[in-house]
Amino acid sequence: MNYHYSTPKEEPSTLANGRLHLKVCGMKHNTAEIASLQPDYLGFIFYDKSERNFKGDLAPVPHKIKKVGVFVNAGIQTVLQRIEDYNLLLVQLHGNESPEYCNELKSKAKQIQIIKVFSVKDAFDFAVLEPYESVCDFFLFDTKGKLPGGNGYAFDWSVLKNYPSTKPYFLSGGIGLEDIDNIKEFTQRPEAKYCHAIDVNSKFEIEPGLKNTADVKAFKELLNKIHIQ
Ligand SMILES: O=C(O)c1ccccc1N[C@@H]1O[C@H](COP(=O)(O)O)[C@@H](O)[C@H]1O
Repeated sequence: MNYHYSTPKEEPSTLANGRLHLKVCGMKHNTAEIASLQPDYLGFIFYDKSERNFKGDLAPVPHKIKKVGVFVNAGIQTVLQRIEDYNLLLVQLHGNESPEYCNELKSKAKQIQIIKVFSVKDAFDFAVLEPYESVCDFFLFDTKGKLPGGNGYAFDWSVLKNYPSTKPYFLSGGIGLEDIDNIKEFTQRPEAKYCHAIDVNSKFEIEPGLKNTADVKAFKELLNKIHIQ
């Protein structure tokens, strides 16, 4: 690596503890059905250019499932309003939000956990993570594509072999049921140590925002069988 990045010394308390968590994102039409499968996180997209943009009333979600709001360069006031409207516990920042933005959000919504998204193509300069170390709780690695998110295809996860941080991260980008063996293989690698959760979205859809319940169920069962070191 040709940059300086001082690895934080503290081990985070949010590591996967032997299993990978599951986040099902882009919920819109069948939230209650997917909630009954008890994923760890359910994600709702608040971005009006997305086909999965969430509006209106939200079906009751058991407290155990953490609700994540996904935003793309939204104003802080808008984010705060959605946190209040939908009792969000985490926000996923999927645009070019700066460390200062994250800091301001943290100071105004102290209980909220922040997931900062980074889009990966063939290579990735991990130095960009450093200013976010102290202002967010998780990183999320998604595939760089035409859209800010929901592009539906994976990046080369071996890029993460240079992961210099101890911050837990979500692995995302076009992950489908057919990737379960790849995930299993990934968990054998040292870079998987800080992988907290697998994030799925468009590969589990019948149409945008309508998830395929049988596929999510099958994926969750297979994911639960993967034990990480
Ligand atoms: O899905 C969307 O429409 C979307 C729009 C704007 C920001 C993020 C969005 N989705 C997020 O993208 C990743 C990867 O999705 P996929 O598996 O490639 O479909 C996921 O975190 C979604 O939350």
